[in-house]
Amino acid sequence: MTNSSDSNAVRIEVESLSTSFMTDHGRVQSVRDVSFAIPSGQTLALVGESGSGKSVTSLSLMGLHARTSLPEVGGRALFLRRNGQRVSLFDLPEKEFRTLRGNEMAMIFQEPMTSLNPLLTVGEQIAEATRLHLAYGRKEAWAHAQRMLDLVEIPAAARRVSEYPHELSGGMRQRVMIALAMACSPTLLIADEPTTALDVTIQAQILALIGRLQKETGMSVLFITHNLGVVAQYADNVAVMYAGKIVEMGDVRRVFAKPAHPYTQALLNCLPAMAKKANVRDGHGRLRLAAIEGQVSSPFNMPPGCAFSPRCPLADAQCDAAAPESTRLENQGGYVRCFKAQGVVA
Ligand SMILES: Nc1ncnc2c1ncn2[C@@H]1O[C@H](COP(=O)(O)OP(=O)(O)OP(=O)(O)O)[C@@H](O)[C@H]1O
Repeated sequence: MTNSSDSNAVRIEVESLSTSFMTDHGRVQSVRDVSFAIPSGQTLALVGESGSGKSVTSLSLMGLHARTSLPEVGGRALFLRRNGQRVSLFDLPEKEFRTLRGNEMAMIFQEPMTSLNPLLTVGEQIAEATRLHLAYGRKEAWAHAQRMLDLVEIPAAARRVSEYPHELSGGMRQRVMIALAMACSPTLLIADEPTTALDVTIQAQILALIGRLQKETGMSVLFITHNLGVVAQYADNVAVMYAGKIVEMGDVRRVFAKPAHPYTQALLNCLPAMAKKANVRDGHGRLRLAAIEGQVSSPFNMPPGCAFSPRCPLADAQCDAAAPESTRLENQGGYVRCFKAQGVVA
């Protein structure tokens, strides 16, 4: 049994996660063979274009898929509990999974209004969570709610605790959702595009807040974003998803300095800083941001080989014929799924 206070302990280890749903056109495989691990106190960023399977991955780990689309989740997710016990999430009885959720594992979403209850004050919502999970009494729970609002730097917390979500700005609502998620001191926080709906200054404040809370508590973070720009600053490792699979994973600095997969290279070329470095300009002398040509294949019409091959500048007959396995990168850590990548271990 591993001790959860061990700072090198792996908080969550995901092996070959696959998730499919039933749709009007038949069963669709949204996530395939996804594997990663997040050590205690570290952040893994999951990046990729819209529809690549980032949210499905996180909702699968939280056991939060709507039953209506008959989700089927395969593979394994081993979670290290606070008490040092390692549990297999998908094998847990629903009642035990529910105890973990909101307590040791918490999630924040892009749009707080979809997860906050408009009929309860923010204080009541946070207090309810701690009464349920930590068995706090009424008074203790209310005091804790106020403390949590202070912790997420909401000004005039003593007054705000009695306000309803609609009385707060978007940035303040996102802080409330973080307070709610942090109320039971989770050891794993899943943040699914937590700042996308906010303006740039507020985005930076919210990301800094999550970073501060992570330092103070030692929690692990799975940070989902389509914006590679914020990843460099906030994540230790990055996993790049394309069409339901992780196509490249590794240390953030290595991935930014030496992206091995042509898709990662294309994503990085879309960043303004990268465009500056490449110094490609249009006819008016303005920097030209690269855009990745073509579209992601429909999950109903996946090419037989590598899913990226129809858009890949390096693709040849081998890439069209077979899907590459995830292969370890030599001397630099990390993994890539590409026949053409440099430096893979044979
Ligand atoms: N409940 C569902 N039923 C059927 N298909 C689904 C369901 N949820 C997700 N999908 C499909 O799974 C694929 C992956 O979706 P997902 O939401 O994980 O993408 P994403 O990378 O998070 O995109 P975004 O950045 O837009 O949130 C998409 O093709 C989506 O339409």
